[in-house]
Amino acid sequence: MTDLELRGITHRYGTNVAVRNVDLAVRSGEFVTILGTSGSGKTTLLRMIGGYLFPSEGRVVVGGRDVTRLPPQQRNIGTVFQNYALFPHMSVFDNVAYGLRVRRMSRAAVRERVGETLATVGLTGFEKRLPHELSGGQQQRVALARAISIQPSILLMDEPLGALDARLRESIQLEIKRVQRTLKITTIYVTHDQNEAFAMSDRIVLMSHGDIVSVDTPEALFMSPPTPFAAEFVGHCAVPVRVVRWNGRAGQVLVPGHEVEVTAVGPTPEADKPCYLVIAPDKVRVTEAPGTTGGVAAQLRGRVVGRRFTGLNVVLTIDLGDGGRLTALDPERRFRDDDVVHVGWNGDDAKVLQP
Ligand SMILES: Nc1ncnc2c1ncn2[C@@H]1O[C@H](COP(=O)(O)OP(=O)(O)OP(=O)(O)O)[C@@H](O)[C@H]1O
Repeated sequence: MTDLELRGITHRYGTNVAVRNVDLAVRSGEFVTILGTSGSGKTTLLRMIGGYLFPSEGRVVVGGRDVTRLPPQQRNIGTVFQNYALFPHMSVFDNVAYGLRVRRMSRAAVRERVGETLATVGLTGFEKRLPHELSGGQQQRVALARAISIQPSILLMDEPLGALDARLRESIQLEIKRVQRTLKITTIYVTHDQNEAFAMSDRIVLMSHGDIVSVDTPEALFMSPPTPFAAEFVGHCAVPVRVVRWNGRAGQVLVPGHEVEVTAVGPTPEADKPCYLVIAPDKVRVTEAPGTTGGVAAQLRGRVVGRRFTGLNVVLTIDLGDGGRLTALDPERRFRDDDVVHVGWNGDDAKVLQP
């Protein structure tokens, strides 16, 4: 069942179009993340869903009801903001009870609901504390409790973990997912962090300059990014190339600065648009000398200009000259900065994409 539908939503701040003609349907119980760089329109889109901002054009439909012109309190939507927006002078209990009291719930029912909600987020026993007596992670959980206490039909979260350190972010990501799954609550989550989006979402809406670039599962977005922008955003390399020959779904391209033609797949490129060779870092084979390893010919010469140890792996940045850069993995930790290397890949793994 569709819980939330955006139909042709546009928002302009003066002449600046922040969100352009967005269509989106979100199923009941789904966790959808709006992902994009700073200024791509994520917050503007979320605020229109919540009723904090009205669209210049288009409709917002929640559970079959047109709520486009309704204020937030009439939409049955719970929102968690980045800065938590807790009432500083109110106890944890009162913060969570606030929305219930506004809805004129009886004292006994408020007590029961606040108790249940604090138990859900693991904060039983913290009722009397003030926000400044809590850690950042605990404050975030109070904000979550406050948003879900009203049993909203949709939960909106705008970069809720932005203020937390990396380790805490990961544990609270799991916590939010657990609560969301338990309550089966339709959730729209905003982040600029691709790892966070991958870890939490059923589907990811990727935005750029007010447009939706892609709506897909995390796996599909990572495996088949639709544009060079999407590819780079999820950590692939996008090297500018010139198409030499193309036959239907595959062809030969020339990487600037290299005389060798390499094979790539993809839809037939349009003549008047630039072409990029897109490849995932784990598909790039790196060797010391030209030759063939594992059936893959290492053809292009490059230099290691960056080496990042991530704990589980080593990520290399390899300069191919003339503006071409590849990212590759070096799980055996064989290479160092400034090493001259040769790179190759399986023809099917390299795609030609256009903006
Ligand atoms: N109140 C405003 N008045 C005018 N322009 C605005 C206003 N709020 C946002 N914008 C502009 O609208 C565009 C989208 O902004 P928005 O805050 O939605 O992006 P975002 O993707 O959420 O960015 P961030 O990740 O930095 O929060 C940007 O170009 C921004 O400068």
